[in-house]
Amino acid sequence: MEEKDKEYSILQNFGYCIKATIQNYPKLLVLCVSLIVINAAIPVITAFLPKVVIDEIVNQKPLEHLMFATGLFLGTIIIMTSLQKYIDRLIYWHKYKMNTYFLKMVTNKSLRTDYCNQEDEHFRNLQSESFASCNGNFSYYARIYDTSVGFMANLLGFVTFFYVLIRLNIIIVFFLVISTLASYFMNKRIIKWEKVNNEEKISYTQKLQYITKVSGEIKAAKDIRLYNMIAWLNSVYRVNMEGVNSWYKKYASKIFKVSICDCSFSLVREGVTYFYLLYLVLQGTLTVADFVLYFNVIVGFSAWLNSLLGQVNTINRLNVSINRFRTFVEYPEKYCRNSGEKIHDFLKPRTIELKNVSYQYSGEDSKVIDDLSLTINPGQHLAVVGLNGAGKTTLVKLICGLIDPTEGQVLYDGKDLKVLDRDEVYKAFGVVFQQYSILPVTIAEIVAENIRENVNVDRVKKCLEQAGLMEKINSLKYGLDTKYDKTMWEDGIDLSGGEKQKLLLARALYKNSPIVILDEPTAALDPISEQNMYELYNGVMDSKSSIFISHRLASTRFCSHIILLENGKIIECGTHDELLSLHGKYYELFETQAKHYREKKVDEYEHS
Ligand SMILES: Nc1ncnc2c1ncn2[C@@H]1O[C@H](COP(=O)(O)OP(=O)(O)OP(=O)(O)O)[C@@H](O)[C@H]1O
Repeated sequence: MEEKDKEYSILQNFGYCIKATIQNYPKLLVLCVSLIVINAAIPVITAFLPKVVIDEIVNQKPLEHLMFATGLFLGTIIIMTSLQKYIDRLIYWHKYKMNTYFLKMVTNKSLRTDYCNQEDEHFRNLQSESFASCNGNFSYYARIYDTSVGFMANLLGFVTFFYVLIRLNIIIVFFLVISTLASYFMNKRIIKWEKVNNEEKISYTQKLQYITKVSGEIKAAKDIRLYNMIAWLNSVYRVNMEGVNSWYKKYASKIFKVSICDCSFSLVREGVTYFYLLYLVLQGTLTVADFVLYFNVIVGFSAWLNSLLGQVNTINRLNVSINRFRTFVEYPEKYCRNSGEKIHDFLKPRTIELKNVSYQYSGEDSKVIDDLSLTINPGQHLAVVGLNGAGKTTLVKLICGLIDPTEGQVLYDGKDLKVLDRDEVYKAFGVVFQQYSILPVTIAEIVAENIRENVNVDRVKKCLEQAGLMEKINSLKYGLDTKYDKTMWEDGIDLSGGEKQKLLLARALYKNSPIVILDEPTAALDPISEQNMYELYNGVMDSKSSIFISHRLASTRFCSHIILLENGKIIECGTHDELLSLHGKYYELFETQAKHYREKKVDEYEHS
């Protein structure tokens, strides 16, 4: 079931960020508080400076007095502004450190979460949003500090100016608040328009980004050239560029209209207050110095209020983002990790039993595995065959405990996988999947899945030998220390599909687990390598349990037991000969492949 988004309040999330900052970089918090005081103080001092100067002149104070007062004010402003810039700079890179802290949280969650979460689309969306929310100095998490500093400084400034103005006239304060609110809501219409039309902009920019990315990708380079995709890509680029341009044209026109209204509001606001202040001066109730002070305060008051309202909006948006982030990092884990029962002597093959297991992917309508029961005895070599989409890979994921059945049980020596320590269970399996990932590190590190210092070189060599890749590695200048992936390393290498499969086989052998699972291991292998693989089965793998998935039915012959899957059910099982003698589906599939070879042979013979 989809995990609902957390709904922590703004204060709770604010507390969460403060706590994380105190725990990691308390200096950042001190810097933020200092900046709040400075940011609030500078405009207040600036507003009061002209009043002091005018008062000194009007009251004909000695020149030294005037110079001292002005110097003091200006000096304070200069020191504060310099301090402001300096603290700004310090905050900039401390913020980056906090980003790294949050980024580490996201990475750790992504790496350690139960595999089933990674198959959950909601989780994956939260994951990519969370990565984005703390990546870079303009990310949501970086903006929390800027926004909080801005908000608190604005609040301080607002309260100070409010206190000054209330002594002048409450109606003027009311008028200012109303006119600023009107201006604010006018601006909010742009934000609303942007929000409503954002999907349209994103749909253009996503396509543009995709085309930019694909144009430089080595994976796509062959298809682009062989299928003459340049004209097509160009036309898609042009259409979306036109779309995004027209979007920004509409946006600019909205902004222009709102700016005109905004200016009119400002003119009215400042005009009315200006005339009111002038009236008070003419009446003799306001000195010229106070006139200047109040005028500055009135302009500043609207600016504080406007910024405050804008920051409330930003804080609301940040709160949504932090809630999404916290939903991600607090996403429930279902498997027993560290807490489950330990497996003693995990090098020993065990009995694996699937009892009435069904599996349905979340969001899908039908079961991929349907009420399936199966026992794999220690040392048994099982072959799983079936058409595309029959559920073979899903079955493997269930057996290794990467996913849990939606119904039924997977038992490991009679114990439900759910009660066992999942990380211990994983130690029992050496798996080569059809879809794999190879890290851009050295060959030795890939095989040993460990850093270079911890690699057992002799064992790596032996496994590469068994997988049939040692000759190739020996031919490389740096041998086992050759780095994989040309795109990452200038002196790195790329491997062919079959070589990659051999490398992954070597990795599975190095792990020395009691159960080896190979999903389509011969698909990219040449006939000699394929033969080598079967010999491997008769040798190294003989004492291990194994599951072998293949579409080449002849290759399953060396397995002691074969199951044929269809729509997530076992429809036939037995040895190769038993299944052939049944004259059922297996026989039909085998004959279809065998016929092709027989015809090819006759054909070749006739043409020789
Ligand atoms: N993560 C997923 N979410 C939703 N459906 C999935 C997911 N993975 C696989 N499926 C669906 O489950 C079905 C079985 O997939 P599976 O990969 O187990 O088949 P397979 O027998 O290994 O196929 P192939 O021979 O093509 O490798 C397919 O119809 C596939 O579309």
